[in-house]
Amino acid sequence: SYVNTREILDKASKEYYGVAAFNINNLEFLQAILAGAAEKKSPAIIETSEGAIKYAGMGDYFKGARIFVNMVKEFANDLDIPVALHLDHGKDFNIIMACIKAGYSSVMIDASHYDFEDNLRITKDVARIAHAAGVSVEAELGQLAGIEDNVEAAENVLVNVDQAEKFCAESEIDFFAPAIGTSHGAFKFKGEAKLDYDRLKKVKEITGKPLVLHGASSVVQEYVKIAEEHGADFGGSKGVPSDVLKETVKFGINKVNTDTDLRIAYIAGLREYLDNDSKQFDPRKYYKVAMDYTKQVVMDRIDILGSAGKI
Ligand SMILES: O=C(COP(=O)(O)O)NO
Ligand SMILES: [Ca+2]
Ligand code: NA
Ligand SMILES: [Zn+2]
Repeated sequence: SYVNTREILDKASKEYYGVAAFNINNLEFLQAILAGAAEKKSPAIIETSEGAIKYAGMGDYFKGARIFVNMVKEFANDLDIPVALHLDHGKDFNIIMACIKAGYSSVMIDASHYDFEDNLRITKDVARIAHAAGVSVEAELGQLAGIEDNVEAAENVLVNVDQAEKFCAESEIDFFAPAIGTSHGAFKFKGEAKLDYDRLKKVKEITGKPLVLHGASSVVQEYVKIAEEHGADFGGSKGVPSDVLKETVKFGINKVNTDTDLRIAYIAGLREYLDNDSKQFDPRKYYKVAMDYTKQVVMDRIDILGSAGKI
């Protein structure tokens, strides 16, 4: 069934498990994610960036938002697991409004690159409008190094715990993303993967909100290797190890944003297939291994985060 994201995350927060939020840009990733979540009897959060919405709508983001809502609802209505659709890293007010209008379950207003007061003001505005339409809201404090869709952050800015208390109390958001040392993409750490668990524990205690971990992909080396055996160059790639991920769930992370892991599994399967079958030109065939590997990563993430059977 198609549900509000808050429903999935309030339960996860109460029972201290994680639910992956998987990014999609097309039909094939959606099919692989829902197949894996259904097999694991796990809730599923599907999320799209602003770029994905423009991509699907060929520049028309109202159309793109409706395409994703209709695709997800078509599948969700026939599934026994709860499925939500979320706007990831919403920055453009027009796109946030388009998603609310189209029927997204939730939207992220990411104003974390503004100063605290502006972030709080913008977030309160979006929360008021989203809640009037029954849509739940995510917001962020702190910054992840690297590129966030269309905003370049120089280096990591970890969440300030006192600011988090005021932000969550006054903004009326439903779930909250504290930056604790991760970054987006496949090259997250130079050395050891170190996250600020102490800050995370404090934020959980003080806010009591479902929490979101951005930049949470593990960059699974099994698939990096397959991709590299077939021509990819992902040298130096490093993600959040699964034992570190489990620690963050133990300390209160509930929504675990996963984009890069699916991209690597998919390209590994696609490269492997194309190297092995020079005669194939049916996309339903040459995407098959890519979708199987992506489904496998989805199921492995669900096992690591503990959301299997939580429906
Ligand atoms: O935070 C993410 C995804 O992060 P990854 O690049 O680690 O998959 N989306 O908002
Ligand atoms: Ca941000
Ligand atoms: Na998000
Ligand atoms: Zn993110």
